[in-house]
Amino acid sequence: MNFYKQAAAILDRLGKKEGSIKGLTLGNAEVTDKKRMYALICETLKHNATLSLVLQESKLLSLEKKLNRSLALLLLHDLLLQNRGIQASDAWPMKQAVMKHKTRLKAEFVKAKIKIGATKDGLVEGEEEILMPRYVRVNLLKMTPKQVIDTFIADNWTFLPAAPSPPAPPAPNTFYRDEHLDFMLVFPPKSDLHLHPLYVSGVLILQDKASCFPAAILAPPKDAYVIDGCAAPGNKTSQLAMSMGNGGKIIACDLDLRRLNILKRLTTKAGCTNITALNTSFLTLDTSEPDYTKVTHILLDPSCSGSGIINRLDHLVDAYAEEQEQAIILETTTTGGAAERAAAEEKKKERLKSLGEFQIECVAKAMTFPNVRKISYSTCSIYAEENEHVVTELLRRYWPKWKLSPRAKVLPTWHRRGYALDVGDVPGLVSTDEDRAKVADCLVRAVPGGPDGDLMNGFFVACFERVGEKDNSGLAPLWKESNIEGRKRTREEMAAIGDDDSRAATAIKKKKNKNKKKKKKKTTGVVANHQTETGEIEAKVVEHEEEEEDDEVEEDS
Ligand SMILES: C[S@@+](CC[C@H](N)C(=O)[O-])C[C@H]1O[C@@H](n2cnc3c(N)ncnc32)[C@H](O)[C@@H]1O
Repeated sequence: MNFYKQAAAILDRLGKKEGSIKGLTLGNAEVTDKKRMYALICETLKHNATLSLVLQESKLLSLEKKLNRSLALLLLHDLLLQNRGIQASDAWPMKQAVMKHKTRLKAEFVKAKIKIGATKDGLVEGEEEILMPRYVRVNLLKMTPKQVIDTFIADNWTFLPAAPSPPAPPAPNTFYRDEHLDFMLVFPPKSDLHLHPLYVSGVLILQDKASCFPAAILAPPKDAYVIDGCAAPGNKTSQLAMSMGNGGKIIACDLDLRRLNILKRLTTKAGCTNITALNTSFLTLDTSEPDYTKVTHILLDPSCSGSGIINRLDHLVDAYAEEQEQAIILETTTTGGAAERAAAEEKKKERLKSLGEFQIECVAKAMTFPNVRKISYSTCSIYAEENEHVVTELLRRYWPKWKLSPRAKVLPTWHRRGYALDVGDVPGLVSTDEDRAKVADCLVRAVPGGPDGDLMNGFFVACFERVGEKDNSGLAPLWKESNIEGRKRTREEMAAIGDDDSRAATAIKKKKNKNKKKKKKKTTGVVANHQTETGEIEAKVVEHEEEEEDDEVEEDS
């Protein structure tokens, strides 16, 4: 396909929020010149305000019916902002359609810049980018935060004694320690640390704050047996290794070999030594395999819409999407735009539905590992369909065997909790607004960007716990863990919905005794087991391969 036509199709998809800029350009197998495509899309979006005004004032779209809005903006970008002009054959009718009006378009460009106060390059001041702090995770496998702080102070940076309130990015050349994650340092927006010796040596990991929440919440103990089910490119995996002090064992599973290779490179650089990478679908793991019966903790960060991810240009994509929508509305009477809009809406709904089903399947699969006790589920999506809906459906299916970890164990000091949405009852557990508020309090959300957001990517985390020894009835509602009244009520409610609670309680008791026996065996066998099981799993491991640098993917995770 012609490069510009392909770019226009990508802009259209961005306008319909069908993906991120990086995903649709750098991560798009159909795009051959990915870097050029990425640059053209980013630059066109950056100049969208000015170019749209040129389009409007010149009436180009009415004069040249064969041009659509996205294609026209891209061609205008190259005509008006690139010395080399439109890179296509002069015989291409779309180029001819624009070039016919070249003089008029150039004059409108000059006027548009003056009218909207754009810079000489056609950029609208202050709209270039959202200023987000640069979050840095100190890799505790290599250094302590104090050592890193001292290094930066010695380098003439000023260390602020506390995070500002309300939260704000630090001023130039200053930094502070994050108030929720003690291994995290917060630097000014645009701090480029890629060449810093501590980054190069794997001490500093450039990881968004919200992306550190799942592993911090799962908090596996040092000797845990962990699966990171959808692991690549691996920042959460390396954080798990860090919190386990390289003890225990982590199986990092991902379907995508290219991304898994990045995981191997990143985790090696980070000094992780307890990770085995597995190029397979988490959904197909055989939970009866002896290795997997040892799994105690699972981190699940499955594919999602990515709607919470912000990068410097996301607000421009939002603005573009809004404009696109307006343009479609304006065309409604003549071109059937309403139908197009409805179809786009329907497509988005379907996409969220199938993502939600996949996400539920992942967590449901995790719950089938016989000895797993804790599962963290996360997305970088802002949509309830991938978050609260998924959690509610899982509770509907698996409560009371599984419950949500209470707020006390899920970043208790983090202010932004889940949404108390009415997405249906969970018989015996959730039926009133009060119940919904309590469920929401167990969940963690981050709202993307600022100033009303949390100055990080949009994110969601829920933590499920197998109902265990403390409340061995298995029936206590999550927020009434030690409340006898609550347990009684729930038993009755469970009877009402037809679940044989005495059978459930007996089964759990039996399991508890079995687990106790197993535990005794394990304490003596851990080291030996590790050696033999490594052989078995490593037979499946994909060989380490040379892979290209991919900082984009690394930083996104
Ligand atoms: C949101 S990304 C994970 C990011 C990762 N947790 C990190 O922090 O670096 C989702 C990943 O799930 C992988 N994936 C999708 N379906 C999968 C499956 N059935 N089994 C394993 N991995 C899968 C994708 O290839 C992708 O790498």
